[in-house]
Amino acid sequence: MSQNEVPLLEEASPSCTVLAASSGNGAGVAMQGLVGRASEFEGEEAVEADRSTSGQSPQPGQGQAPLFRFGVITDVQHADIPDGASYGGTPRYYRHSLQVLRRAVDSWLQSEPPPAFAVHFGDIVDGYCPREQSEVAVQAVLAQFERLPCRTFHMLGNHCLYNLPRARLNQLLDIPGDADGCSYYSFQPHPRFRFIVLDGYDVSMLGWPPEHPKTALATAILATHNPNENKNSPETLEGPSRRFVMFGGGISDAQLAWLEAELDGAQAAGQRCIVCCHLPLEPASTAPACLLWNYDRVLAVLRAHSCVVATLAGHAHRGGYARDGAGIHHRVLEAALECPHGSDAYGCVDVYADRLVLHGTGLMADAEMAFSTALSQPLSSSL
Ligand SMILES: Nc1ccn([C@@H]2O[C@H](COP(=O)(O)OP(=O)(O)OC[C@H](O)CO)[C@@H](O)[C@H]2O)c(=O)n1
Repeated sequence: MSQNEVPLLEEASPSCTVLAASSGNGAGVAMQGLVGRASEFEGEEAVEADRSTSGQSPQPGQGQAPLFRFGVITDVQHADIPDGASYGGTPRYYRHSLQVLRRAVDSWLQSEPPPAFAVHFGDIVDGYCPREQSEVAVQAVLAQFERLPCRTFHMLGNHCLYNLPRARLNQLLDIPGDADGCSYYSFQPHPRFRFIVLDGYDVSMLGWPPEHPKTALATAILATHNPNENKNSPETLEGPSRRFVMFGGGISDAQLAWLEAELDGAQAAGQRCIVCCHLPLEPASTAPACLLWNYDRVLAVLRAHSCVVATLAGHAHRGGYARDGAGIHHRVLEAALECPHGSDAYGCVDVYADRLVLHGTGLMADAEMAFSTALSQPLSSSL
């Protein structure tokens, strides 16, 4: 077993491994198409937004045990500080979010079947957490996940990067990043399913040293697309162009090539893929300011692979859902941080051969996301 392969499940998934990405050292970093070509991002593709999801007729999976179950929660964004609010005035409950997680773990511990793993979709700590208390805040969150007998998979969010260095985050969150500090990887919890975790802040003004080529590239992208003095502000930007804010980020050409190779591998192995990213990927599923900078390029790659069944994201705090023209489900999950005292937002996803069923608790809405069991040709690779 290589250092990038970590066993996850002994019985249920003999082939379960965690595979880290391997990319370059950051020199000559590339991200095609985002500097100096603003106009190409203005055309939004038509997508089918369907909150009722697609499973209307009696389904083969119903009444059967799932192949496996996993727990989901996002944007715990914990800090040991009094309640506050977002920039736009939405209340945020920095201490209570830890209680939401505690109740999530309690419920997963009682769940039958038990979750094979849990996923936190990023922003483990809030940017208002005093820097010197950041590790304590992260450890408090991790202590809850450590009550589970299974592994938790993490990804980086903007608030993680406000508080702690990339390398330290990768260490604390057990993210198998590459030598450059990138944080994308995949894992296979079942022989028929591959999870691909993207690093949405691969190209970003957050988390890289000022002299890093990725900082330079991100600075150029924002200079090209966001005329505001405060680069965190999407003011004056319209539609999907609102995504060009400093609290967003994008995926380098190297990560995109890795994603393509992962999907090729999954397709060849007859596996279904679920793509996870802190930043949402589908415009119809979220507020435009929350989108990944180069979501369009990522979607083109996903839609060219019929093995992709769903994307799951956090960051927007409000839940969202859309099914695109290629049949991929896109679910943005509700944040633990914005649950008023005593309320919850977490869930568990049952995975069947032909569907994902999200059982939400509290503010996290249920979802049923059906897909064909046949690995067909993609509907289109250029939607
Ligand atoms: N118009 C804005 C919006 C935000 N900011 C500043 O940007 C930083 C990040 O914002 P924040 O809302 O905390 O980011 P989250 O990841 O928690 O949430 C993402 C979506 O906004 C959820 O809807 C922060 O410093 C804000 O003050 C800004 O300057 N101008």
